[in-house]
Amino acid sequence: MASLLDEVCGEVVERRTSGRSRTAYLHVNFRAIAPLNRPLQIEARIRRSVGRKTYVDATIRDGETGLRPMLRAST
Ligand SMILES: CCCCCCCC(=O)SCCNC(=O)CCNC(=O)[C@H](O)C(C)(C)COP(=O)(O)OP(=O)(O)OC[C@H]1O[C@@H](n2cnc3c(N)ncnc32)[C@H](O)[C@@H]1OP(=O)(O)O
Repeated sequence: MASLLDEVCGEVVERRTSGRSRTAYLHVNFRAIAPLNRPLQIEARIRRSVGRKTYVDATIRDGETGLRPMLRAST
């Protein structure tokens, strides 16, 4: 799950900024158990950019219910 969040955050930064990027840190809150064999909904958005640093927030929700996030990440 954490790798998934890292990947999606990196993808958003790659698409929205010029040049290559690397994750400096990844903070993950595991707020609820993620279900198996169900679709997941993953969202990531850029919170702010300062110089060459980009801060990203991401969530994973149950893809069927879309209820409150099971995981939240910031990078
Ligand atoms: C399609 C795309 C998918 C992409 C998937 C993405 C998943 C990945 O990124 S996988 C790679 C995982 N990441 C890595 O391997 C990164 C390894 N680390 C590095 O390369 C370096 O440590 C790196 C680039 C993060 C920082 O290096 P460098 O720029 O030389 O550091 P430095 O000059 O000391 O710091 C620059 C700034 O970043 C800050 N900083 C550095 N490391 C961190 C950190 N871990 N946490 C918070 N801030 C940090 C510093 O405080 C400094 O801030 P300021 O400019 O305000 O003083």
